[in-house]
Amino acid sequence: MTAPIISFRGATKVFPGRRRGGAREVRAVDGVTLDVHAGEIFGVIGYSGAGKSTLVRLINALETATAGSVVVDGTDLTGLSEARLRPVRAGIGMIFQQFNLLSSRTVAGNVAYPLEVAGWPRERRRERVRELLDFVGIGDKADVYPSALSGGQKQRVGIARALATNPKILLADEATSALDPETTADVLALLRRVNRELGITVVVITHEMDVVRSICHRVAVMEHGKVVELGDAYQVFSAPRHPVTRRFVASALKDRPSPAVLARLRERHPGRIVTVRVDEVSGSSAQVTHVLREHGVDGTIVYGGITEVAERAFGSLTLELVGPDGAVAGALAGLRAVTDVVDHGTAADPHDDPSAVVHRPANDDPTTDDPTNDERSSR
Ligand SMILES: Nc1ncnc2c1ncn2[C@@H]1O[C@H](COP(=O)(O)OP(=O)(O)OP(=O)(O)O)[C@@H](O)[C@H]1O
Repeated sequence: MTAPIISFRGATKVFPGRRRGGAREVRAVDGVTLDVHAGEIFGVIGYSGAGKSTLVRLINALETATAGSVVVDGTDLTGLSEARLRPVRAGIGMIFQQFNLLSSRTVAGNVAYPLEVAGWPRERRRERVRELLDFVGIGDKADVYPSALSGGQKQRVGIARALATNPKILLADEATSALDPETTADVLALLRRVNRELGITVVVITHEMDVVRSICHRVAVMEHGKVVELGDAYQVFSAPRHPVTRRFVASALKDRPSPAVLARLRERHPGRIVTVRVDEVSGSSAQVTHVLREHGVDGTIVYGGITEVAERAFGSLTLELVGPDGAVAGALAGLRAVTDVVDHGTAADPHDDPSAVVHRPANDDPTTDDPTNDERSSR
């Protein structure tokens, strides 16, 4: 991986209490040390109030650290004057949940705004705006006012405006949180193009693990101002360590049957029910099929979900295994040799599923589980 373009070292932001002589100070960011590498899409995830926005606002010096340091593209922001911060900010674009467009300007006028501020001559501005609108896919909307645009189109304008002055870094603060799932997917695909085709480092703040799943290379999980987990997105999904991370992962991967779903599966499927992990390294569905065939066991998929994490296959399949006892035991051993297996037993001899407890969000009531979730009655 390349050199860091953003480095936090013990970065801390303490806000004084809001009420005079009253409320206690808030440690919004508390001793964060991490690097964002040039050219990556880096996710910052956490629940409301975890400190994500403040951390990201330290990058473009909308906030200044009260302790520790923040270095952006080789410049230590600590103690810099407004005049010295200006060129650093110019190298950073930002997009927002509520788009923050100027309603009195057309789409082209919004995108041209940072170019006017930066003193670009009219002809070059016009050319650049056209190029940007084409890049984000709304070349035909140049003369339209923001009020006539859909949410997805508004965010495209936001992205075009943020890219206008060729920043090296794009900060996306909950950029898809106000959008429906389909539009979210389109905007995320555009952010991926921004990263790949323009080589821009993207820092994405989100409270949705699905956003991390679909575009982030690495992710930091925040709680109470601290980074509680940090790593490669794929690794974090496949082996989450911190309870907060586990809750986020469970919210994005609904691939394992909950106890309530399992009880219903057992009513319909008397055979041995097992959940096998499927990923790129272990337990591809071809491997699973091969093991079952080798042992003369029938395997019917009764539940599951395989999705992509950081563009790599990941998930699990729950199968009903049917065959003579010895053959099923052999198949189970064969599956264990190639991947992680949870043996749920049979309807007559059910086993507890420890992973169902581990992966379940703490406040999720198993009795309210949605039975339609990807559940397949395949018989
Ligand atoms: N200007 C401020 N003055 C005082 N406290 C603040 C200020 N900005 C943020 N905070 C507090 O700092 C903490 C972290 O806020 P921050 O907005 O960074 O969290 P977040 O993870 O981005 O949450 P959200 O998703 O709700 O924006 C919160 O307790 C918040 O109330």
